[in-house]
Amino acid sequence: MKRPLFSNVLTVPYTSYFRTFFTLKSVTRRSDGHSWFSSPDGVCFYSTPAPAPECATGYHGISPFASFECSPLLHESAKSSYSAHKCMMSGSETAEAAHGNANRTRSRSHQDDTLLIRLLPVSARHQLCVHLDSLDVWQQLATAVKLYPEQVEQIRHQKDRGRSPSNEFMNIWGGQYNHTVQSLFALFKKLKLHHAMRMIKDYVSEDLHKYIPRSLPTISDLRAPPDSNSKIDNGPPFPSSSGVSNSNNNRTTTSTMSEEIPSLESLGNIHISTVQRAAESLLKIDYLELERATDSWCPENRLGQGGFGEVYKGEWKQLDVAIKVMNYRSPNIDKNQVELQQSYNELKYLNTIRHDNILALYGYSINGDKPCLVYQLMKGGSLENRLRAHKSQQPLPALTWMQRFSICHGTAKGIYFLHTARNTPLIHGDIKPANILLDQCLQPKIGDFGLAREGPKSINAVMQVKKVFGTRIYLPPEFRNSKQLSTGVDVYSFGIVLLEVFTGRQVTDRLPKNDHHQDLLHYVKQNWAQSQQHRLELLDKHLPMPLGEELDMCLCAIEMGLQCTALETQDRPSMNGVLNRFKPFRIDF
Ligand SMILES: Nc1ncnc2c1ncn2[C@@H]1O[C@H](COP(=O)(O)OP(=O)(O)OP(=O)(O)O)[C@@H](O)[C@H]1O
Repeated sequence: MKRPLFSNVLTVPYTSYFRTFFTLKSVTRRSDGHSWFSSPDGVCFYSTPAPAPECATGYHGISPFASFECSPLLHESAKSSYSAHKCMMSGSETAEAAHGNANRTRSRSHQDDTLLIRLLPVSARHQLCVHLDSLDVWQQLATAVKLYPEQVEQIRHQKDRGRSPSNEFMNIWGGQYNHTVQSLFALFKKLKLHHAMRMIKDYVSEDLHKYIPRSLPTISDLRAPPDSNSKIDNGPPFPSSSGVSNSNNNRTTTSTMSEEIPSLESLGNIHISTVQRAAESLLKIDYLELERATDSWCPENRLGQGGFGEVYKGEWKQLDVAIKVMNYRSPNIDKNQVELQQSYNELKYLNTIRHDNILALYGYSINGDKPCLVYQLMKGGSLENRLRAHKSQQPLPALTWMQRFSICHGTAKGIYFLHTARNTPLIHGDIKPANILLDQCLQPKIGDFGLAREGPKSINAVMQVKKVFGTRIYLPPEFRNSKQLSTGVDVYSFGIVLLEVFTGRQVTDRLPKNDHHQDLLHYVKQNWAQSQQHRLELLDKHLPMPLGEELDMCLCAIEMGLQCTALETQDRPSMNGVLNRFKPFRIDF
């Protein structure tokens, strides 16, 4: 048989290769008798003049680089599809072994091998797109198959219009070029999109299922492909879990603003490898140890329920810990993704920032039923719960004025650290009493870094973001309405916390029209402006009226609350300003 004309040619048994993996799409016979054809997957094959492909049983040259009979797109996608295929075949399965499997595979799932992407059931395609969109990997997909720039633009345009970029990618790659679900599967494998592989596994040959990793995705599974040097898009964080679900939150007024879930790789201007490094330096804990620590997740050890999972207390290595169990296997894909993204944010930031007033993250576990994050146990619960504890069925004494001041002071120090510790300020984005946790000595620690993100380069600068995130009632107007992000967002939220803590009232946005009495900000402003007597009226009635220096301290806290919640960002103090104002007061309890 005449050998192919190209040096870079792989030869495999024609029958095994095609029957197992591909159905021929087109054949182009050249005048010299050589044939070129491509699989629907875009792999280009080269055939010598005889025998004809239809009846060939011998060896044929297969050249992923033999492209000039195909469009450049097909050529390029051929390269990636071919290398993905080669990668699948490597090691465990040679071409000859594949040959042995050919008939079995063909008879069992021939249908699966050839299903075109455009024929995927609507619901499966929809779910897949939701998943891929949440990862924001359309550019990686487009790059991997080398779409034309105008096609990339077309996808971007659809995205800008609020449409699914992944769907548009599939319209182009799957629609115009007739690619199969199997080639999509190979593409996902190449990009290490293992969950996406799982989502379409029912539409590819069972023999390919072995390429899906059995375990839950690991940190490295979710990272960008090694050859990707794409910088992370500086998109917004995803919505606060507290806004997605308030299952254990007795506040009826909390709501979050968000428009869509951004990319796994878009949580701040940090390359995904940074996240991976953060996770790698963190302790990886065996799931069985956590099971033991919590008496097999005994209900008595359950501390509460957050938006994306339950929190248990446990004793692990003689250490009191709180374990957040992620509902990774929830059928809701969106929620899974948000949850994973939140975990990554926590890994990324909590693992790199050490401060007395920032919650300590000890480690994580991903080798069990569900991913877990392991934190320092905060025996005093959240400030949110503590502020209401005197009203609960098993009441605790109300927090004293000094305790309240000390908690706010510690929280201010934590926020100040976030804003100033690194070259670029870190904005927490969800400062509220539910995210301020207290240890047994009532020392506060800021938790829930799910929405944290890097802000503008300097502490005073403002940056325009695409989407708003956080808990609406704690967000300042310039962020809510004009998407202007700055450290002033945290300052404003902290101001609301101060007002809540010292008035004992909850901020609310569910007010009857024209009823300003319950609007915390309005109520405080009005009273503050009237007289000293009205100012005293503002203080929480559950406690005896403070006297002397303690009274000054309480009034100072309310005054700072009002300054921090100034409508204009530039009128708000920095966290340093807040701390300086608090300095004269001795914390002593
Ligand atoms: N490190 C911890 N120590 C003690 N209790 C904790 C700890 N972390 C969380 N909790 C408690 O577990 C419960 C759930 O916490 P989680 O952070 O999951 O949710 P949340 O912040 O209340 O809500 P969301 O996640 O929706 O913002 C809360 O009641 C919280 O007080």
